Amino acid sequence: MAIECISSIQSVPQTQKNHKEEEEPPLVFDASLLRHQLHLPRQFIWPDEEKPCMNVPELLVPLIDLGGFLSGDPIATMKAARLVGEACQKHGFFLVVNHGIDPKLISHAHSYMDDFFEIPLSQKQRAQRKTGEHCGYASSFTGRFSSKLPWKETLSFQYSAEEKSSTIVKDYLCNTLGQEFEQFGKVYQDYCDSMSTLSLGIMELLGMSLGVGKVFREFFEENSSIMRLNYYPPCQKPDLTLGTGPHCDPTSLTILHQDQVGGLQVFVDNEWHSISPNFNAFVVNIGDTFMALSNGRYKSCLHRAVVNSKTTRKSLAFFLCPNSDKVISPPSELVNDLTSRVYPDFTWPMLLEFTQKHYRADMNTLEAFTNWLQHKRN
Ligand SMILES: C=C1C[C@]23C[C@H]1CC[C@H]2[C@]1(C)CCC[C@@](C)(C(=O)O)[C@H]1[C@@H]3C(=O)O
Ligand SMILES: O=C(O)CCC(=O)C(=O)O
Ligand SMILES: [Fe+2]
Repeated sequence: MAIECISSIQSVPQTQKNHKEEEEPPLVFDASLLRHQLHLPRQFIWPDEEKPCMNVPELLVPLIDLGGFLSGDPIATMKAARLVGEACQKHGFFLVVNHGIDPKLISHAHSYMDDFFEIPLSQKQRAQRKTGEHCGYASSFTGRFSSKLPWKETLSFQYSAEEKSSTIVKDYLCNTLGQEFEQFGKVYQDYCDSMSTLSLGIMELLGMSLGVGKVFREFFEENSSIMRLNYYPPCQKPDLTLGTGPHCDPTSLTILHQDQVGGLQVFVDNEWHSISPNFNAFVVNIGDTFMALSNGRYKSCLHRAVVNSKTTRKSLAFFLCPNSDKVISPPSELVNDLTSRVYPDFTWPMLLEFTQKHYRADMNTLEAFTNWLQHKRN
């Protein structure tokens, strides 16, 4: 990423940068060039307390076999629900195998990422993310943040499980990138359909683990989710920057497939741990919205992504989100005299707008959002 238009670098608080109020033009970085420059631009250098440590211990995450559950075996289902619940009581991360997703589809989804991220920047910018919106192409979120820029490019798009929106992903990608991306669009449409199905199964297990049956599965039946392709080019100084900064996902559930390079780190027991790549497994974690739905019983987990100097790393992240009209409010079984309401009612579009226009999602997003809501209501 070469800086094509350098502007004076302002250190601004990590809220969203609003160019309308500021004179400077947005920075543009080209991933194919910056990696060859000797020094990193200051915007990419993270504060000492957030710089990555590379040799972290591996987190031994339970591999939860979904085969029995998906074939309707009641004993295997109870075991899977118990393991999911135990993982969520600990740190909110778990791995699922025998998930029923075609490995060829996973391989295609990974290889098609190269077809997009390796085209010239000017072509990628056909899908340029607009200020305040979450869909589209973003390179290091230049123009959005002024410091602590992540060393990554992303392409994000909306998914809907509603029957009437059954080609929303393919249509968006083809209409935005051109008809030559039709196969590209089909692969990610199929991939998102598979992710939605898997998410509902996991939501069923989460509901069982909390003693509320299928209420969460039904809540997300017609989900309106976000698919994100994360592309982390090699970096000449990987110990000075981050691919994705420390955060809890503001969404409900994340199903992530990482390639074989490695770089996902999770903060558990006051220490960063790595989650080793496993092609046959999806990494699953709950997000802030599910933490609110569970009335705080399960916690969303702090995690980040580090980069390396040798090879590009890719990850596919499906962020399960409820339909826009759903109110985030825990089932009555999870609210009682001992555990009164922890978070106020809200809708996902409200929290999404907060992260896109007012606050850079980190480890305190839900608390900041709650304060922001109360401030607005007073
Ligand atoms: C709703 C979302 C906002 C982010 C993408 C999804 C879920 C994760 C969020 C994010 C990855 C958390 C770290 C900061 C962020 C800006 C990023 O590095 O991409 C976040 C995403 C976003 O706001 O675009
Ligand atoms: O790329 C990864 O491994 C993690 C990315 C992530 O946490 C995210 O996109 O929310
Ligand atoms: Fe994340």
